[in-house]
Amino acid sequence: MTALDLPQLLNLTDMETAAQQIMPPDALNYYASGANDEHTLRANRASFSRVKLRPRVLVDVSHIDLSTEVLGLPLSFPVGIAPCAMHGLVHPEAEVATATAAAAAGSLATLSTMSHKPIEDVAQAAAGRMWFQLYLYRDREVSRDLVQRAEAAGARALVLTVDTPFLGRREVMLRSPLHLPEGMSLPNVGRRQPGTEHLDDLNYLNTLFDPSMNWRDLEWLRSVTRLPIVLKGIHTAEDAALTVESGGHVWVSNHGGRQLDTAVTPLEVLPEIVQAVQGRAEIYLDGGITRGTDVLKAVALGARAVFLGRAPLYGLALAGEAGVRHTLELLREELQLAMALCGKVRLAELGPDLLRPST
Ligand SMILES: Cc1cc2nc3c(=O)[nH]c(=O)nc-3n(C[C@H](O)[C@H](O)[C@H](O)COP(=O)(O)O)c2cc1C
Ligand SMILES: CC(C)CC(=O)C(=O)O
Repeated sequence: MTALDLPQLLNLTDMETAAQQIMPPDALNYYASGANDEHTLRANRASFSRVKLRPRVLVDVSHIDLSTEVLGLPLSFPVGIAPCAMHGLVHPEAEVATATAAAAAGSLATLSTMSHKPIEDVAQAAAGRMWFQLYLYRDREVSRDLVQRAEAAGARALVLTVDTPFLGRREVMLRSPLHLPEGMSLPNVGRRQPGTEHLDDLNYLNTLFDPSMNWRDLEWLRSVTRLPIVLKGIHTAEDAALTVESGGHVWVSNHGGRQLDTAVTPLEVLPEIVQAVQGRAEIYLDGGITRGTDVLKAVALGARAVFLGRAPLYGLALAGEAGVRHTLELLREELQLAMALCGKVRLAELGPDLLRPST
């Protein structure tokens, strides 16, 4: 598909369907899958449609302002790109294309530790609009080096993923293991340790993560960086409170349904998390966002911004940077219209009174 064909794709589901028709089977299995029975994967999306909107009328909506800030960085609308591993499975420009698109849209790209492109190349493309996601390795020296490279390259925050002491059980991947094509190594992983040749690539990565990671490791992280720290994978008020006490920001996520199946969905726990945080930290959310109204609902419940996981990957698969741009622009247009139809002109006007919870 070329950039010229993109306007035929009217929404993120059209993009997902079109991308899935052209993606290599390995990439499709890896990107689309969730853990176990994929209940949480489906529930993430369903949680948005269960919440109904209460629009107000007779408001002058001829000018709508979608702008916001995350950790002091201005965004043209409250949507960023979540960290996803291995963009190179679907496009040779990989994370560089994604970051270029995010920067052009006035958005923000979070670079995964498991990227195909080096941190410095992506940071340059992101032009200051990049956060770096960290998987804490057993080998702290490697982690320290990654953190310091990200900081030196201009990352604006560190996103520590806290829901992955071990990879979730993605049965699609067990049936059809991922073997990265020759020459498609992950620059932040380094050379394979001897004795691990029998493991497929995901299971090998699993051996690098430190399952002993706990709240005390945040002190270590703080000692090696001056960047703000965001904890990604918070599901409860209890952990949100601990995050704030440790000086971090809160990213509500169940990893796109890829970790603990039947875990709560981000949208349903957002109110308890907002109450626990009490304005002391920023709150973000990801999981299942495909519509402008989804963004609106998350912001109305207290998220400062939301992040997209799979959707930009499908855009990338279809048309590289232009495809990711199209994903972001579709969502921006939908959000703009949804604001107008709700009688809201600024994000600050969105609040829980806009919503009617499911009965
Ligand atoms: C293919 C794929 C790779 C992912 N890789 C990472 C990763 O490297 N680090 C991380 O913290 N989260 C990772 N995630 C989780 C996303 O950051 C995000 O939480 C999730 O995809 C959001 O849900 P959505 O796909 O429904 O938007 C990955 C998700 C997918 C689909
Ligand atoms: C390589 C993996 C650890 C990346 C990930 O977080 C995922 O596949 O969900």
